[in-house]
Amino acid sequence: MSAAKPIHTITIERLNKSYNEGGIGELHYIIKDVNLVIRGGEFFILLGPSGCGKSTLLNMIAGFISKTEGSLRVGGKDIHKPDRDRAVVFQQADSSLFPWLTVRQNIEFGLKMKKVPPQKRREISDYYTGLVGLSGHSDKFPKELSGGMKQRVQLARVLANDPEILLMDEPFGALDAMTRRTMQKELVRIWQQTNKTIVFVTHDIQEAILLGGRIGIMSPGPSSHISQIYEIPLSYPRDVAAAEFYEYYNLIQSHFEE
Ligand SMILES: Nc1ncnc2c1ncn2[C@@H]1O[C@H](COP(=O)(O)OP(=O)(O)OP(=O)(O)O)[C@@H](O)[C@H]1O
Repeated sequence: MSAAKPIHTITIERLNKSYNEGGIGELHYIIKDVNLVIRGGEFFILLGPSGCGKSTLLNMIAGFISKTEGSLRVGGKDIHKPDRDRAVVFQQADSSLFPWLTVRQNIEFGLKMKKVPPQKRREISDYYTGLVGLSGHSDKFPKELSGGMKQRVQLARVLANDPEILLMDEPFGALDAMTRRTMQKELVRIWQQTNKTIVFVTHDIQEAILLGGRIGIMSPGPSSHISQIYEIPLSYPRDVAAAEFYEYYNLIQSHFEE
């Protein structure tokens, strides 16, 4: 449904974010000297320990947080505010869904705002409801859904607006292990079908290797930067029990032990 859209590169050069705590004294750099190119259509993982600045970087790409120095561009255009083409999927679906609207109404919300005619809205929401595996649940309210189903609604709602880039901040972090595994598989399938660029934040090495085409490792903060990028050429769906998977796991794990 969105294959005809352009796919732009995200280019980050010498990017810094600092907070001047208390207004005096030394600047406190959260991230410093981040250089990164994320290709259009790729599944890119930002992996790093808790508190290193992954969400800060993702929110800067989203345009929610301003940069201090450096450059941050999508397809050559500077990012300085949020845009429809960069959608964010959060860990807590609850805080992003409207509880008084049904699944269908939630998914169609952005389309209604854009004044898409009702019949076209229905067509689009039916398509994405099916894509995320929620057919038959369109008339339910969020409170009638499990955590995994709510996360699927959030994903369908974001996809219905047809953004070019999906920015995902530990989207499966609050789910139980089994649901999480299912959602990881589904996300890979959806990514393969929609051709979106995905930037996915996690601190889970296994999740990173299951999903990512490339994994950017963020160094522990403060002054965090991308210390290494690993290419993961394994075909999808990936098997955590496979010897090659284990090799990548050990390689990345050892990186954190250094
Ligand atoms: N407005 C702010 N002012 C000062 N420091 C901040 C501000 N926002 C975030 N920080 C600090 O920036 C650092 C990075 O936070 P961030 O949430 O980006 O890390 P993270 O890697 O996403 O962590 P987690 O994996 O735990 O979610 C933290 O030390 C945090 O305290």
